[in-house]
Amino acid sequence: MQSLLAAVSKDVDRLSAFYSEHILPYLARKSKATYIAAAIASFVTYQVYKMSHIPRNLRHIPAVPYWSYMRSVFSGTTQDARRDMIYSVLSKSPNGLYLKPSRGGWSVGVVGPQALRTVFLRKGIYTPINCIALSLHSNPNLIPQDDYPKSRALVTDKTFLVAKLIGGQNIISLNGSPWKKHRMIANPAFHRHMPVKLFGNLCEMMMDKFESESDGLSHVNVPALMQSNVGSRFTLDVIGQAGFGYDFESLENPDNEKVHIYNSIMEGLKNPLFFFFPFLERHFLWAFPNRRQQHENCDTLHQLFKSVIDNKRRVLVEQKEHNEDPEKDLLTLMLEAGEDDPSQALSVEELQENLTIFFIAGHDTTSNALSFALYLLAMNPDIQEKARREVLEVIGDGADMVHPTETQISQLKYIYMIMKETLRIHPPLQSSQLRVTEEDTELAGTVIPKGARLQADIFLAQHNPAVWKNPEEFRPERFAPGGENEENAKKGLAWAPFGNGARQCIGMNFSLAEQRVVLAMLLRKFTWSLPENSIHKDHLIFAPGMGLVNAKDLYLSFEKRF
Ligand code: HEM
Repeated sequence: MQSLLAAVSKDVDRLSAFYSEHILPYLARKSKATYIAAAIASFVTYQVYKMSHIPRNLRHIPAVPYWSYMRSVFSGTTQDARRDMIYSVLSKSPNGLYLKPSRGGWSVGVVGPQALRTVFLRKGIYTPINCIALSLHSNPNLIPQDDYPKSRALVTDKTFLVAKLIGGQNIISLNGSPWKKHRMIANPAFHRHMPVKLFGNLCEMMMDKFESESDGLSHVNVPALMQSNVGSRFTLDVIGQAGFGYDFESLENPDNEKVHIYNSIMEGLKNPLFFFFPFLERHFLWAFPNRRQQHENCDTLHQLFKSVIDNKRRVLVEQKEHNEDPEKDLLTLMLEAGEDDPSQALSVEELQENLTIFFIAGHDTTSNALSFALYLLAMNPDIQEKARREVLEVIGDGADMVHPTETQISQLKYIYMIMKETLRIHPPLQSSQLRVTEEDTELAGTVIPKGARLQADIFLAQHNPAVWKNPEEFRPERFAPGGENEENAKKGLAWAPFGNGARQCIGMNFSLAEQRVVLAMLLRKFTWSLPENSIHKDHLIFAPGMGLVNAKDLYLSFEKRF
């Protein structure tokens, strides 16, 4: 993350250097170029002003102070540090709505449980002020639209890195019936037996690598197992093999070019400069060589996915020739869509975009979740021991390597509670994708004008002291039957690490099964703790950046049980 901070400050330095080297001299010379430089300067100033300025129709919603918020972002502090600032604003907002600076403007942060449920569920409990919305919904000939569809502004304009990477024709970006088509095609791959054998095999391989790459494990401090290193390589190989029938070989080969390319793009996406001021990327990309390189890396990654698709087509033809009929993985389902009904076929562009989505959504989220669980178990040895007892009861003890079965992982009830509590305290995605209102609406008693952007604040909702008792305390029992979580469900939506409603994470069960296998295998083989000198002694410290959160330099000390 140091490199991200360095990149941001390099970009800011570059901008100010550019201003003083090119713009100021021109201003002094009063030539034709003077006017161009002045125009650029005014344009940049105007854009920043526009972004800091709260639109008139949103001013009734309490807002975080723009400059303090931005100072906090650019000084490298994390969401944790901004939490107090936001909760102080939320104290003036009984329904848990507030305004925050967001990509290229302001958006409404949704924290309150009632409002959160409304935003995620297709038909909310709010009343559309404009009755056109109601009449549309009651007309059976019209396809029901999401009340809060995803904002497409950022995924369709490919001058932005995020749009270039993700695109607008895929399961995560589309709305309405085009989205439904993609979801229906992918659904069967996630609603059947989970590939626990594959999880077990790769987890064993990961543990071997973990040992060999860290010179043995006894009392050795090693980088957080799951994060950005071996764990991320493990989850990447899982999604490659389970989803696409393709081996990225990232466990085998850590210096894999694909992994480097991917990491460089992810670093680019976390850069707050381009996140908050997208006009820089649209109009001044030429001034940021690092960013241009990330755009080029995106093209390389897409080429890789095209070759994965071509390879799969070849394999499918061969299988047909040999009358083989193996279980269809996600990519096979996407390639075969439309065989009976051509209107359901996916274009090459759609295929490649979906592959990118599953590649991104399918691995770092899970490896970070596992990393956070390992940290919380290191901090709470009694809970770790209780979890281990459950594993040993279900799978048995011994020095041999055992891969849990699907039935066994379904019996790991306490581990399941630990995972849910981990995802409450440290949701890998701190907020949802942006939504946009298509009509004037009322959300939990607040008027939201047409065109406003909203974002479910998953992290804040799951730490809301008005909803959760001692929210910073790690207590898996909250998720026991009849526990606090069930009580909270009566208030609305209080736990949503995977979102909710029709757009809920399609990979939720896949990820939860994967996490259960890994935790069970690790608990059986190791005990672990936080090293004496850890920076995370009081609480987990996050690396700065937008979107997907990573713990900063997290090391854990593992010891073999046998
Ligand atoms: C701990 C792991 C994971 C977390 C915390 C997570 C979180 C989320 C969240 C919060 C959303 C909803 C976003 C929104 O509504 O704005 C989402 C959607 C999605 N996730 Fe996950 N995810 C995880 C794992 C996975 C995996 C393993 C896959 C695929 C293999 C996946 C694929 C997707 C897809 C395709 C969507 C979009 C679904 C749609 O719009 O229909 N995710 N995820």
